[in-house]
Amino acid sequence: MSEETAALKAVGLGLRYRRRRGHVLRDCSFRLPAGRVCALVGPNGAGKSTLLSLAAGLIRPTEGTVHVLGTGPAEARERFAYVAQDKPLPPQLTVAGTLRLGADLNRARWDAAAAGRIAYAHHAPDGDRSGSLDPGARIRSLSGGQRTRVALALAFGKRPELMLLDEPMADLDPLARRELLGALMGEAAEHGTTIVLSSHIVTELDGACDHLLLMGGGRVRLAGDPEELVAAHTLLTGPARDLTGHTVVESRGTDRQLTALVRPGGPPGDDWRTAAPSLEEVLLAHLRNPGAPDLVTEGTVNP
Ligand SMILES: Nc1ncnc2c1ncn2[C@@H]1O[C@H](COP(=O)(O)OP(=O)(O)OP(=O)(O)O)[C@@H](O)[C@H]1O
Repeated sequence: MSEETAALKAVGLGLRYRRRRGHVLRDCSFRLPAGRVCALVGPNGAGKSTLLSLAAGLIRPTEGTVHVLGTGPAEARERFAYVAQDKPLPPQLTVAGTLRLGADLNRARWDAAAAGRIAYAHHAPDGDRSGSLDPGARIRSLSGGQRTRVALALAFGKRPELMLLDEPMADLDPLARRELLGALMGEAAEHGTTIVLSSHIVTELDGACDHLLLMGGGRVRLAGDPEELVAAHTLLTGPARDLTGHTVVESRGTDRQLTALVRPGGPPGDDWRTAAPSLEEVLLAHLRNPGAPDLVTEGTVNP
């Protein structure tokens, strides 16, 4: 698949559950180019898991479409791996047995070495083997983090073109999180795998991801390259109150002093001190201000 092809594309994607008032997702349009590591962030209930379930073909949209690797989720099934938040695994199988099952189900493309690296290579401090996986251990006896490791090993072993990972880091310790991020980035760089991972730990993703989707209230609020998204914003501080001409994401202050995060519509003028915001500042300002205009880059809905 060429770099230009979208690994994941949504056009006017919407979902509402029959017994629920209002949309869980509405009018989501974005395009994720192949080979990117994409952080899917947003507050609880924003719609991150729903978006990943739609992409994995577990639920069908009520409006719009989602394209996976240039086709529908069902047609692309063999080519992507999806790791759900609750990581369902057969409780009675051993770790080694689970990986054997993964190999049997994916004979054509199973990468035992990649699966083994994720499952068994744990770089804990000397002498501490508590996070290491015993190949003979039953799944039901594993801790949450160890289970995550097995689920991710299955995903890596499948050697997919696209990985959809729903909060893969939530129950991993900080060392294991760092290891996983390293492995994901290595995977993307070496094999051109596209990775979408949802997470609440925004600061840890900064630098690890080259694409970002911020969801809020069932909408895609920000989408694109994180550096470009940050560069589109400026922090203004000054006594002036007139922000005409700028797209204001957030403004706070007193009668005398105002601080605003804006998308500048031109040079800010001498009254303002300007500063570059951090990625976290941009994300938090959008989350605090649901009415702020969305910004979606990367050729929104083109193939
Ligand atoms: N089966 C369902 N029936 C009705 N509503 C649902 C169902 N599944 C999810 N929702 C609702 O959809 C909204 C989005 O949920 P979703 O799990 O996608 O959010 P999320 O961003 O992944 O949240 P979190 O960060 O807490 O995991 C929530 O308001 C949730 O209550």
